[in-house]
Amino acid sequence: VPVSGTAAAPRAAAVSLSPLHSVVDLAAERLATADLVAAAKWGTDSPIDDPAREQQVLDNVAAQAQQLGADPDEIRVIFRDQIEANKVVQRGLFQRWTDHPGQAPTTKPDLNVVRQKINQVTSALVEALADTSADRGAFVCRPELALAAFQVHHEDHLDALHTRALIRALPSICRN
Ligand SMILES: O=C(O)C(=O)C[C@]1(C(=O)O)C=C[C@@H](O)C=C1
Repeated sequence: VPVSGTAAAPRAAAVSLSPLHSVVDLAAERLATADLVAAAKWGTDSPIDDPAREQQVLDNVAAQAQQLGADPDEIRVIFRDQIEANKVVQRGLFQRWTDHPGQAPTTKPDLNVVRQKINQVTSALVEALADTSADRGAFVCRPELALAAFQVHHEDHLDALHTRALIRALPSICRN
């Protein structure tokens, strides 16, 4: 006997996103800029490690966190990881281009322009971190973070290098 009234309820169209999806998505977007940074530095005197620029990035995110009512020290720690992850990609690409010069970039982006893009993504990521403060302290933060990383890995078709770097970017996102 058919049961009336059940067919009308639509099924969910898609698997729902992890609450930390925006955070991981922006971390991946920030890592995508590492390809441009590496191309800008390749074959120049500019080293991958730029401690003065790192200090600037960390001071900026701490100031923005304060404005948003987030914990500046916590955001600083998270961005130390974003920067380390960025360097994982840059070092990986330098190694690849050293081993296979044919794969090296043939155009050189302007590092200052690339840094403007990094600033934009960085600022969006601080906002996403401030917005997810409760999620990041939740008991289920780590599984939700893993789910988000899995989703972004697939959506962005991340290669092995960017996946390794994304994993390097995430350990400080959850508070416990
Ligand atoms: O701006 C650069 O030169 C970068 O390489 C990017 C970045 C970052 O992730 O913000 C990473 C490494 C440098 O030491 C400084 C900053």
